[in-house]
Amino acid sequence: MNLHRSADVPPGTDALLRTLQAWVDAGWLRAVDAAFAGFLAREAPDADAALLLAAALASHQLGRGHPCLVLGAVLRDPVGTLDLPPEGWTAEAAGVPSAPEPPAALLAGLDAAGWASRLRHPALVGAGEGAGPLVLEDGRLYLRRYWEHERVVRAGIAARLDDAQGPPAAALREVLDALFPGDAGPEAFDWQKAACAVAVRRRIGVITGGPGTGKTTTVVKLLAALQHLALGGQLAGRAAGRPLRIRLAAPTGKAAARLNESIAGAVRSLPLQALPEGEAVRAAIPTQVVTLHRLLGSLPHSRHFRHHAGQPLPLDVLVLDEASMVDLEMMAALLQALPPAARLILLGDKDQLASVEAGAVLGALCRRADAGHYTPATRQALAELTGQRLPEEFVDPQGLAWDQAVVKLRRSWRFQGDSGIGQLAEAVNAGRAEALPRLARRRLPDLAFVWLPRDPGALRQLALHGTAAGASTPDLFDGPTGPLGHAHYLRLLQATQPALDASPEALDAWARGVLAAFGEFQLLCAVRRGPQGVEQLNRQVGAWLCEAGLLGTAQGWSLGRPVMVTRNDYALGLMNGDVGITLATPVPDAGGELQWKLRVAFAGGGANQPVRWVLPSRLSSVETVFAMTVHKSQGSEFSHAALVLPAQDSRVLTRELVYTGITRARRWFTLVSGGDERLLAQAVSRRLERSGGPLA
Ligand SMILES: Nc1ncnc2c1ncn2[C@@H]1O[C@H](COP(=O)(O)OP(=O)(O)OP(=O)(O)O)[C@@H](O)[C@H]1O
Repeated sequence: MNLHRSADVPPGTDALLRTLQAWVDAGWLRAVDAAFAGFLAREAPDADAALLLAAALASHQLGRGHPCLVLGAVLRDPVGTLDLPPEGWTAEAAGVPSAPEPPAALLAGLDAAGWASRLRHPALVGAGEGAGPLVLEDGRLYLRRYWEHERVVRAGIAARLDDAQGPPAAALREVLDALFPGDAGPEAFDWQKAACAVAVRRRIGVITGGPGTGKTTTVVKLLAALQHLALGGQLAGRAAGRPLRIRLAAPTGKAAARLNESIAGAVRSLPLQALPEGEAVRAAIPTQVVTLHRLLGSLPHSRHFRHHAGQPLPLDVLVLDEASMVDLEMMAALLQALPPAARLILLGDKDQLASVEAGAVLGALCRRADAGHYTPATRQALAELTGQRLPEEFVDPQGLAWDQAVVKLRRSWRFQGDSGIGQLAEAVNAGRAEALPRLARRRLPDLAFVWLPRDPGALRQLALHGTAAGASTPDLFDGPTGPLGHAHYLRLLQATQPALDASPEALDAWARGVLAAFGEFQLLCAVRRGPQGVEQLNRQVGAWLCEAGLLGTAQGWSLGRPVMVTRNDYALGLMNGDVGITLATPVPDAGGELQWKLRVAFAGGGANQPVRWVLPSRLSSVETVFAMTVHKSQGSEFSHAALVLPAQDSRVLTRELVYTGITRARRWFTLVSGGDERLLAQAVSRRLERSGGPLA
């Protein structure tokens, strides 16, 4: 079947629906994608087959994290844009006799204008506001809901960009000088101070930066500046003495817990001596971080939240950390629930992988952040407010309104110049593939490389003990406290198990210790399937730990099995991505004798929250997590992270993926490659493509 036809030939709707079903049978499309096209065909029997195909493909793209179908991109490169046939697909593995006719064959001969003209249908496709299930705008086909989300996000951001209501310049200058007492020198430009100035003046501010660039430190100073101005009556429309209601949120429980840890320290060390009511300011900065779902008030079995435009959030300032993980739908829900006068501060690393769900909002906002694009007016304002001269290369008279609200922090305070992790992350992020073999050869103390074809035994050693003795770099890590592997938390589990009559507090302390030890090390996988995929690696590591006598069984529940929740469970209060460890608690048997019974321990939300103990049988959606995908690791950090790349190159191996994997490591990073140096170079050269986006 080919959809290219002269305008008077009737469209082959039935044939198309049969083809879509064949794609579903082959595992190319989700059943929902084909069902959507089928539904439209029933609703509008006169719909063109080219429309039904576009609808199914728009739904398919949504499933892959793209909020719309870009017609031109699909026609230019159907296989790459749609991943159809999926990379590595074989009829044999899919259990079908042969490959169905691919989208490329159906689309041959169509051009974007011709396709767009065949998408016109009064009941099904609108050009903007309306009721049809699809929207076509600038050659992009959206499912209406996602078009709405983009509109809400775009409008919500635009409404907050205005800086006319900013606080008086003199008051702002004074507080910024107090919060940034060090004189960086006439040549140096302190981006942290600039970020505070930029974000105080508007109701939206975006602070992006790599690991350890001071996002938390900066946002705490920003909050201090805001509270100081609020208490002093310097914020428009607010009486003096009334502190702002500030809330802190993150997209996942893991990310919230991490910010919880770092924010308290940053608040404690705020330099407030120079402010007359410094301690009142400190006391008015919260340190409790909640998940975005909890903040918005998720309603069980519903996409809706307790807070929305009609029931806005009771707050004046919201800080959202790890904003790169927030998808379009969630960002739209948040912007709708935010009172118009409230400020939104987004923190995140724009270079990380975006949310797997559709729509990378932070990435879109920060697309131009590397080069700044600040207007001369912004430069002037920065000079007045911070006493610093913005270097010429960041000035652009054509800068867009939202460029002015974004600041990229450029200096890592965690990784000093000689840090291997810092250098590797920077080289990968800049796409400097040629620098990687040099870094591998330099034997930096925090970096190790394992090439599996040369050293197949190294993975076992690494997974268990954290080092890969016998690998191409024999003396992998120096220092008395080297990187750990999974054997560490299992030994600690055994060594610190309390007595049968232990108190609940002692059991909680045991669980906290084991959970913390587990967080010392994580294997990260780029792919799910294949010998270096997360599924196989989990089985393999389980088997190795059994052999080593550290785990009872490699399959099913046993003491020490780490699991990750894969679906939100509101009844249990567990969220997708939460990690627990199978431990045991004493339970009386029929005769009243205490016996150990397996329970999975999950860290309670905050530092002092009690551990949650859950019966394994109540956990319906969990998977073993000796290894996790890089996607799932976002928002988490580990003392030692080991990224395992497969033997074969694939489209999913991108610069963003490798960078995200590296930046999960705090102290040690090991790169394990099933292939050779070339594979790594290819991955680093490949960029992640996202279509559409709220600011496209
Ligand atoms: N201007 C600075 N001068 C000195 N040290 C700093 C400065 N900014 C940040 N730091 C230190 O660098 C470390 C990392 O800072 P911070 O936690 O704020 O970074 P981050 O970007 O939030 O990190 P993460 O990647 O964990 O999100 C902290 O120990 C902090 O005290």
